[in-house]
Amino acid sequence: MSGHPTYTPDGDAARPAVAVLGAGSWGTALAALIARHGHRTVLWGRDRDTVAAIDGRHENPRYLPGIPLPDTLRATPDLAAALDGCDLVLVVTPSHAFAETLHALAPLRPAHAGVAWATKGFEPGSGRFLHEVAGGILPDDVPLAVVTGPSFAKEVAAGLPTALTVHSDTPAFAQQVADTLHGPAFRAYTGEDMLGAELGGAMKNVLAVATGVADGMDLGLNARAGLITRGLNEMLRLNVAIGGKVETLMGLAGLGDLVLTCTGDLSRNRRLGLALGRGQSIADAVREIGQVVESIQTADEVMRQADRHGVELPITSTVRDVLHGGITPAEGLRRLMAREQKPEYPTGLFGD
Ligand SMILES: NC(=O)C1=CN([C@@H]2O[C@H](COP(=O)(O)OP(=O)(O)OC[C@H]3O[C@@H](n4cnc5c(N)ncnc54)[C@H](OP(=O)(O)O)[C@@H]3O)[C@@H](O)[C@H]2O)C=CC1
Ligand SMILES: O=C(CO)COP(=O)(O)O
Repeated sequence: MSGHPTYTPDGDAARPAVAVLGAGSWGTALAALIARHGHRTVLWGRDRDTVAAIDGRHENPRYLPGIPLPDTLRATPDLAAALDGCDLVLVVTPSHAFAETLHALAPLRPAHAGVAWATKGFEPGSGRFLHEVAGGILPDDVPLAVVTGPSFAKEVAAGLPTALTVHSDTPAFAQQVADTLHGPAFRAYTGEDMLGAELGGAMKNVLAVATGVADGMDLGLNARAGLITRGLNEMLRLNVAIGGKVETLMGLAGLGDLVLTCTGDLSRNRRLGLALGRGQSIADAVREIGQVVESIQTADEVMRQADRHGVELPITSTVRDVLHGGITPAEGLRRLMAREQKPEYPTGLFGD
């Protein structure tokens, strides 16, 4: 990730028109935020009933029931109509649908519109970072940005104070996206480390399962704090190995989101862990949550990255094995507690 492509926003630089793709909880919350800031905002979703309810009744009854959405927010199931005349595209479909969404938007995107995403995770199967996926589908001169940080959709939709961060190789585009999100109840910071920002957003979901499992097993607050701290260390170690910046992971994209999802019961990934720790099956827990739980695929993809870079991640690999390797949470706990005793930082901050 080097060099800074120049980028000068076209269209209405003060209030760019925004197309938000993905009408789940996070896409709806971000679209509502941006519409409240006075931007022409169109939300695209594939489910006609949900889209009709957002456009007509100003509510997303499936994903954000009872939360009033701005009258000015438009919603459509027609992707071409959503993208028509937009100055900025914000993709908020889940990671398993990210490449499909990018392929669909590519021929319809107005030539000057940059593409940002608030999706967290990797491309399932390949383990590619989402900026690599986007860069492989869109022309080289399209500015790209990732929007990430501690932000539960329900709280943003309800107008509660939130801070997140926008990372891009194109600083002017990061600024444009941040300006669009920034407002009276929302602080949007900027950075230039897409690798670190995407890694943090993906890994915190896996670590939230670990703390959820511990809490579901009633292991206590000491265990929770230990897991968060050693989990942060795993994020930092892999981040250094892949070339991300330390400060990105010590900020909103890393520590901030880790604390939120490891401790907040609004987190679907934490709730999956809680259910597993209480003895529920993965299938039942996922059915009950009824929304995207990114950690299930992300755990595999983080370990793929870790293996590629020769980095040991005991907590992450234990979560992966609880989710996919057939070990029970109790076996996972025994495995972590039986690890050899050693200095906290045997080879400096990022030793394992
Ligand atoms: N919710 C949150 O608080 C936050 C979420 N995120 C991230 O945002 C991303 C989206 O999650 P979120 O909105 O919460 O998920 P939800 O479960 O709330 O909604 C998922 C949405 O994605 C849609 N969808 C699923 N597959 C496709 C597809 N192939 N093409 C188009 N749309 C599709 C669903 O449509 P349908 O209803 O038709 O199935 C639904 O509208 C995730 O990566 C998540 O990690 C990031 C920060 C906060
Ligand atoms: O990313 C999130 C908050 O920043 C949402 O977390 P969950 O996907 O675990 O609900």
